[in-house]
Amino acid sequence: MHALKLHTLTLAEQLADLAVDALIDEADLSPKPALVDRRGNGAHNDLHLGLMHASALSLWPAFKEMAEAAIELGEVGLPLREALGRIGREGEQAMLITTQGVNTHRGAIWALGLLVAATALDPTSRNASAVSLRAARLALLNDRYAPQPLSHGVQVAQRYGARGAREEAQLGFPSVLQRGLPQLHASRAQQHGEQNARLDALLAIMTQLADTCVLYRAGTNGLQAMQLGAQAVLDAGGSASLAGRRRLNELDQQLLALNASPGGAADLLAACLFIDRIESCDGAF
Ligand SMILES: CC(C)(COP(=O)(O)OP(=O)(O)OC[C@H]1O[C@@H](n2cnc3c(N)ncnc32)[C@H](O[C@H]2O[C@H](COP(=O)(O)OP(=O)(O)OP(=O)(O)O)[C@@H](O)[C@H]2O)[C@@H]1O)[C@@H](O)C(=O)NCCC(=O)NCCS
Ligand SMILES: Nc1ncnc2[nH]cnc12
Repeated sequence: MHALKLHTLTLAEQLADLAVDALIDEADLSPKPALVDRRGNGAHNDLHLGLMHASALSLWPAFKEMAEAAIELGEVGLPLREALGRIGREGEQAMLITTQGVNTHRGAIWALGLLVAATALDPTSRNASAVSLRAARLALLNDRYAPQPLSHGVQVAQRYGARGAREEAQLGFPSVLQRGLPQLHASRAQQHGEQNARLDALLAIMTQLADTCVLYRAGTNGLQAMQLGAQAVLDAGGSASLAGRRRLNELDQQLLALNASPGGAADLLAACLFIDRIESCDGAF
């Protein structure tokens, strides 16, 4: 008889699995306002759900390598920050090859990459605030090899003073810790169902976020529509209520009319789902 050979996943492989799962769960969640989901392409003409899935899967090796770098280097410091920058840029290239040049997950590589590395640094200390504090300390370090492209985020920073993804990470992901996660837990506690709880978490993130994707495409009017509209859904009872669903549909229509896609909020929902999983596992991930 042949012995069955089981491959036990390494910590780095488990963390890469969780990061990719979080991206796939975010993409599949429906109905998200103006974002790609199971219903369609939202405000995007170059994206679709299959591409979001393929993009998420293409990032698995990068997340695994980021976790391995954290395990090997063992502490928050410039060597790890610069290793993450290099691996992140390679991950972006893999993503762009998979999507034929469409930016699907740039912000997610940044947020989840930092969180994966922060978890790998000390998997015994995995509550949301400890992990995001380590991620913030990494984000505060200056990667000497980072190119300085005139990204949409940089253009929005020049135009409106919003600092976007970089600042969100440097502050320890306040949109996730103070908005998304508490709402996810509250909606679950009210038995709203997992999909509605996740939608509510996304909306809670949208109520406060300076999403540079929305600002770039639709300016401050778009950002205000996103923030107020998301708050209106939650005030009406959230995604599980009939009144909340009506408001959610209105928000979807309004953002589509403005061509405003909250891609930054979507990435932060993935970060929120990742932290939620990390926190809720007591043994191996
Ligand atoms: C530090 C970086 C995050 C670079 O930041 P920067 O702001 O300079 O660059 P952007 O290219 O604008 O990317 C930032 C992406 O972050 C998401 N985001 C936006 N606002 C926020 C926010 N307030 N908080 C957190 N995250 C936010 C967002 O990603 C999503 O949107 C993407 C689509 O955006 P865009 O390309 O603008 O797309 P479209 O509008 O559709 O384009 P058009 O069709 O109109 O042409 C999508 O990918 C989502 O992911 C922002 O895009 C960091 O990326 C960096 O320095 N990277 C270098 C490598 C590195 O160091 N990596 C570290 C690994 S840990
Ligand atoms: N579901 C989604 N739709 C559009 N852009 C995104 N960026 C990250 N997730 C996204």
